[in-house]
Amino acid sequence: VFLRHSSPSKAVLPVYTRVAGSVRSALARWLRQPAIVIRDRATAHRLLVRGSAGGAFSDRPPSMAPSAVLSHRRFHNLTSAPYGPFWRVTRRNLTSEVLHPLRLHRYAAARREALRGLVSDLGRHQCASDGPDAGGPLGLVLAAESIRAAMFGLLVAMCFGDGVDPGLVSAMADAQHDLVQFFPELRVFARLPGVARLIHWKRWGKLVALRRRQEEMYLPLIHARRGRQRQPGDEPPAYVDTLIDLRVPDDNYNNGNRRNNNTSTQKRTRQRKLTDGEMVGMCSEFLGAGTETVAAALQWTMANLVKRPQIQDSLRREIDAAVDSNAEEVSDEVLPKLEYLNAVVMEVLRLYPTATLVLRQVSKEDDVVHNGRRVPAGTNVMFPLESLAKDETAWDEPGEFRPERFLACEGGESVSLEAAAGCGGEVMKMMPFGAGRRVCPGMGMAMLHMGYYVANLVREFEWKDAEGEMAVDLRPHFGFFTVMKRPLRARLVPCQGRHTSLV
Ligand code: HEM
Repeated sequence: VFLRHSSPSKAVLPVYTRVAGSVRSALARWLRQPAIVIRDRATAHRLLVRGSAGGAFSDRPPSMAPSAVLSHRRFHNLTSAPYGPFWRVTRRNLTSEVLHPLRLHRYAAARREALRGLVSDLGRHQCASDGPDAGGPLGLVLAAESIRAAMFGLLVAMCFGDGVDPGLVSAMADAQHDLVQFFPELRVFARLPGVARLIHWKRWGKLVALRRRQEEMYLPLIHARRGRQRQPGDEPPAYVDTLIDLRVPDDNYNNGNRRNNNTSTQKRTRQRKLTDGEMVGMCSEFLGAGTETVAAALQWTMANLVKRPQIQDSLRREIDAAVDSNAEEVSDEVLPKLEYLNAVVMEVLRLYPTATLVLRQVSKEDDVVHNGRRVPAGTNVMFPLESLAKDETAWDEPGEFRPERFLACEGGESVSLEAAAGCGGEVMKMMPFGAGRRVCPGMGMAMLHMGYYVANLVREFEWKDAEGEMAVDLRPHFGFFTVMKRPLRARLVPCQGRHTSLV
């Protein structure tokens, strides 16, 4: 900054330019991290799940996630935590409690409540746009906002329990959305965070204010849960309850003891409770990861069904054949029988992966070999999910939307997402939820939520396209998440004989 803004005399200008140039390029070299990009799924499978890295390829580059930045790299959530004891304990807590596939049925009432809200919201907007003063095209509804609000409300119930005030839920949704929109600007804090805080002090101030807003909303809810008497057979545990009970390794104490080389205490690791900062970071992660991704994937699904009415009709026929016409909803138990629904969801996840990139950083312990050469520690490795999904060695006509490719009865293949998690020894054909030890722990819940809401939304309404400028546009916007460039709008026509006991 000094070199650029001072005004040296003409005599020293050439020397100044050379010095400034070499300082700049030395800085750039130091700041630039070596990086490689992997675009084929066989290499991705080998590096992330088995092969040369032995599945231990488990660290991400220094995170720019708000929790990591704000905690001065003390990592207040699991996405940004380095592979190690804290990550292991917090991840096990999430996967063995709230997200465990066999425990997800406990939140069926919350899912149904969110569905009721969503259907009545869509119905209300559809009626309003049909009204005499509406002025807009007939029945055209901005579905994107209703879907996002419903998903957020559901995740709040799973995180903090029932009964959070609806006004507070909507303020929390706004705050979360503002934070996610702000993610790309946090890139500057990934390296040299101390210096970056001084240079980008306005951004830093905004980030601190956003987190303070979250703390003001989350902490009273957390404290209320802490003070509550829990009874066996109560409502299902909220995520916060599991965090309140959790004990994590106390690294400050344990590392200190190890340094003192005290053999009697070496084996003893002290445990501690989570701090308020960590609790807020983890709740924010749960709400953000569980809402933005699923809401985006639901929009991609409904948008493709709008553009492909035959696929939508086939799906509705499959659902109507499996569900009694008087049933209030397509329930969780019916979903595994709906093969075509599963094929549609899989095709959306393949062709429109909502996470843009999977990132890893080679750590010292990893012995990574790529194309016969060792990859040095510190190298960033990127797996762009969109290119992996279009790998021609895995799929015929990979750019086409064809759910039938997942139907065994149509000569399609049974593709398991579990291969990416390292189970079953199968070939990994797609990895929309990432792969290896850091694979998304919310995969089971995301698949359940997608199946449940797509099935019910197709059963309640016919989803039709608008004309002209308002027509559904399938172009993506690549940001932190890959979302629809223009949020989903569609004409909704209530299905014959429904409308419904849900509303
Ligand atoms: C369609 C929905 C979803 C998609 C496409 C998705 C995708 C991903 C991807 C690609 C990763 C990175 C994995 C890797 O690095 O290998 C990830 C990580 C993560 N996801 Fe998801 N996700 C979804 C839903 C959810 C849900 C519902 C939750 C929980 C409420 C969740 C929580 C997380 C967490 C905590 C991580 C970090 C895991 C770790 O670092 O160990 N996700 N997700």
